[in-house]
Amino acid sequence: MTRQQLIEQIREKRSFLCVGLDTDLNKIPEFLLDFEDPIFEFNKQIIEATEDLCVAYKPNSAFYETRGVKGWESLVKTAQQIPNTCLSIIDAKRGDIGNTSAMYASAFFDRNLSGMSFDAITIAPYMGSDSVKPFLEFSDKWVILLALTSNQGSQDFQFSKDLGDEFLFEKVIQKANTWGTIENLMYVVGATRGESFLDIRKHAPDHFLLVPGVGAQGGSLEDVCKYGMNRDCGLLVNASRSILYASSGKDFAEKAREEALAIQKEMALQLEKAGF
Ligand SMILES: O=C(O)c1cc(=O)[nH]c(=O)n1[C@@H]1O[C@H](COP(=O)(O)O)[C@@H](O)[C@H]1O
Repeated sequence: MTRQQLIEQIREKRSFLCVGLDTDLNKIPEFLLDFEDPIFEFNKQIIEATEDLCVAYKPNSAFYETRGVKGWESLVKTAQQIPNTCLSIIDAKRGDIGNTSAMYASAFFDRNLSGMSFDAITIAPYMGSDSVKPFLEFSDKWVILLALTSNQGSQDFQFSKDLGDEFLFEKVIQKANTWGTIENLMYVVGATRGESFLDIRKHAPDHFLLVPGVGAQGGSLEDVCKYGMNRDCGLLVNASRSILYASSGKDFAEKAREEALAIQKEMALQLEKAGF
C-alpha cells in the first residue's frame, strides 16, 4: 500500500486506527479452543468485525513465534486474511547485519518464499544503515523504525544526550531520514510521550508515525493528535489489548467492534478539527 493509498483510506474511513493482533491463547474466549486453529479463528472474527473502522492491522510476531510451528501457521493465515484496504504491519522489531536482514526481509515480504507479504515491518535502528537497507530495497514496502518507544525503558538510551545537545531519538531520526523517504519509512513514537511529538515533528514533519500506547498503556489520543498530526494526518494509532479483549465471552468480536468504534469516532472528530 502506497502513502497516497493510505491517506485515501484514512480520508474515506475517517480513521487512523491500527488494530494490534497481539493474540494470546490464554486470553481468547474459551469456546474458540475447540477450533482447529483458535488463534486464526479469533483474528479472522476480529478482522471481520473491525475492517471498516481501521486502516491497519499489526500482528506482533512474538505472540505467534511463542507457539512454534502452529503459531507460524496462524501468522501466515492471518497475513492472508488482512484486507487490502488496510496496511498490514508485522511487528517483528528486526535488524541485523546486512545479509541476515535480507533473510528477515524475505521472510516477511516475499509471499513466494514464506507465504507472507506484509506491507510493513517494525525495525530496531541500533545496528545502523546496512541493517535497515535490505528492508528498504523491497519496492512498495515500508520500514517502521523505532524512534521513541512507549515503555519505561525508553529513558535508558533514547533520552540520552551523551552525543551532544540532542536526544538520541532525534539523532536516530535525522540519520534514518537519509536512508528512506516519506514513501517507505515511518517512525514508531509511543502515545505515552505526549509533548515529545513536537520534537519528533521538528525532524520528521511529513513522515507517518506508528503510535502504540493508547488503551492499555494509558496514552492520550487527544495529545497525540494535538502535537503529532500533520496535514496528511501522518498518524497510525495502534490499540491491541483494549480492543481484542474487550470481552472474554461469545460476544468478543461485537465488543471489540464497539471499542474500535469508540476510538474511530474520536479520530473522526480529530480529523474534522484538523480540517482533513
Ligand atoms: O513497535 C510497536 O508496535 C511498539 C512500540 C512501542 O514503543 N510500544 C509498544 O507497545 N509497541 C507494541 O504495540 C503493542 C501495544 O499493545 P497494547 O498496549 O495492548 O495496545 C504491542 O504489540 C507492543 O509490542
